[in-house]
Amino acid sequence: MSLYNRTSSMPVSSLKKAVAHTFDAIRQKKPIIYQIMNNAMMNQTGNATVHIGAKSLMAHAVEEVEDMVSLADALAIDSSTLTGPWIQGMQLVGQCANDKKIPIVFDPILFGATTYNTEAVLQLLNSLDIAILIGNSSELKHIYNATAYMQGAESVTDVLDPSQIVRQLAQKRNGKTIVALNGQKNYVSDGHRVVIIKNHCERLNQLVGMGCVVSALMACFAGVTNDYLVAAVGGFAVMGVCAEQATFNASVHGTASFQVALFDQLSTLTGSELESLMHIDLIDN
Ligand SMILES: Nc1ncnc2c1ncn2[C@@H]1O[C@H](COP(=O)(O)OP(=O)(O)OP(=O)(O)O)[C@@H](O)[C@H]1O
Ligand SMILES: Cc1ncsc1CCO
Repeated sequence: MSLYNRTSSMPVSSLKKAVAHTFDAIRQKKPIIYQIMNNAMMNQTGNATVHIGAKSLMAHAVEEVEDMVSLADALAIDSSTLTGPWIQGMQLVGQCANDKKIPIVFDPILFGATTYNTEAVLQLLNSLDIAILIGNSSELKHIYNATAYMQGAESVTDVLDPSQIVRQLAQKRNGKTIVALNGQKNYVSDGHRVVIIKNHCERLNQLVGMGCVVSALMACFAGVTNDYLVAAVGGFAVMGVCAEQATFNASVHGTASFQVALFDQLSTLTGSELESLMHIDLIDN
């Protein structure tokens, strides 16, 4: 049985409407998003959360994560700037979230880069139900291969099609996890359907940690819907649309002012603007 409610087979226009409607619900319901983010990006992920109308909660001590997660509507965790207690806190918060049916968005940042990171991420992936797994192509390919290695299956290194990576990885998670791939185009799959989110802006590549911000945005959506495909598409769409719109801002003179304009867009975007500006394709198998 899947953890999330699958949006029944729907045309692109209905998916856009569902994303826009869910975005408006964030501003109305103000879900509480508990984030254990790397300490390079806490400020930006917390602010992005608040700008789109949700509430942000952050705490890392193993002694308090259990109390904190009880307050939350969704959880966003990632795997960079790890320490021993940090990993212990994430493991505990993840188990509590699963017990309380609070959705988890997980960004396995740097997976495959060090043995320490790889072991920590595998432990989290193997022990927790993850609603949305979001990563870049390196992270997701390494996860696919690590899972393949453990299951004695073939490697994915020669599978270059991003839509296959997200679909196959979602299938490996037995339909319990929506898999989302960051890049110039963004891909989301539930193991059957693949959604391609095409809104993007080259300047995003010059800012650190925008994937972390996208994962916080996805958690905001997951805090108000249990259709996690819609939540994952929504996070990418909000980032892509706001980045595109920020480039039209006359006060943008470089990357730093672009970031300010991007965060301004997050605070002013409406559901109807999101619906009309989002550019997505759907492959339904
Ligand atoms: N070449 C690109 N052109 C345009 N947009 C991009 C490009 N690469 C990434 N993006 C956008 O930047 C955002 C973050 O993606 P990125 O690939 O930087 O994630 P990441 O490497 O996982 O980030 P993080 O460092 O936070 O883990 C996404 O919304 C994505 O669409
Ligand atoms: C820039 C940076 N350094 C450590 S984590 C992080 C953000 C996610 O890549």
